[in-house]
Amino acid sequence: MLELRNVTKRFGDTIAVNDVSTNFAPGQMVGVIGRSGAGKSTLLRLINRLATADEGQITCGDVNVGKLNGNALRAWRAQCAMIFQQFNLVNRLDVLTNVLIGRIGNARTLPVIFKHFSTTDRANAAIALDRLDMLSQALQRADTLSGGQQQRVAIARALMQKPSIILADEPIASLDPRNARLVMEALRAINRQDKITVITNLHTLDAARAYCDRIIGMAHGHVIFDGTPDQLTSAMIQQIYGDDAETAVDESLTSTIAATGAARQTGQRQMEMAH
Ligand SMILES: Nc1ncnc2c1ncn2[C@@H]1O[C@H](COP(=O)(O)OP(=O)(O)OP(=O)(O)O)[C@@H](O)[C@H]1O
Repeated sequence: MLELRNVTKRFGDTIAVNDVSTNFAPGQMVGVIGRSGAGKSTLLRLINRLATADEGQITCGDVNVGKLNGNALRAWRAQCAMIFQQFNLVNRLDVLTNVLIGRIGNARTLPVIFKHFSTTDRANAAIALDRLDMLSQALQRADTLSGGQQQRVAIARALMQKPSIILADEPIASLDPRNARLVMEALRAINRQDKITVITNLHTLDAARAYCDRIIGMAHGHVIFDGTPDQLTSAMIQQIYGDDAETAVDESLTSTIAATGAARQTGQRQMEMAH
């Protein structure tokens, strides 16, 4: 169980994360929502120790995350793999090598330079790519792929770390509706099949509602909502997003919802024309 107790992170006078206490049971799929600057990215970065809390504790079983360094810190970062909005692939390398990088982490760069990977690693990378429906692109350079394909490669790379937690920081923010849906479905499938905990920041409410079992709403560094999608009322959405509430609800990033909306609009237009 991943536990945060009274966690606070400041940047100068800004309190990015303010006295947050919560926990994540293994295997949950959690969406973190909130307006820009609410503290969502910082929360994820604290868990992964890309940032260190000023106050409070983050623990996972016996691991005291704030106290880790050296190999133990690298092992923790491998255990909670991070996925970013901008994919962070190495453009000039092929897809397979990008995925293999996940296997060795950042600790040893030499095998990457010389592309020394074991047959088992290569087989596992191919299996990971196949799960993400990206095997046929294995030998393509990363920068020849679409954004959605790159994100699926990034997920395959994360899987090579054999993580127990995946932290996804706005994984679909740069994607069109179809690719956003493919990426969210991939994360959901991994969560279900491998029982990997997924904690993902999402800037649209519909994606959080459609794919997550639990939603955490942040505002000004605080967690102000923590519940199921059904428990998220309009009043609470207003509190979480403030003036941005309408945009957050309106933006349909998942194609299912976008398609339903489009179908509804087309149907409405046809009815209007018929009358
Ligand atoms: N490295 C940093 N240095 C200074 N201030 C920072 C840093 N990282 C975050 N902040 C500040 O902390 C606050 C929370 O930022 P954070 O990126 O966590 O919010 P967010 O909810 O993820 O926003 P967005 O959706 O725009 O990414 C913001 O006021 C931000 O400017």
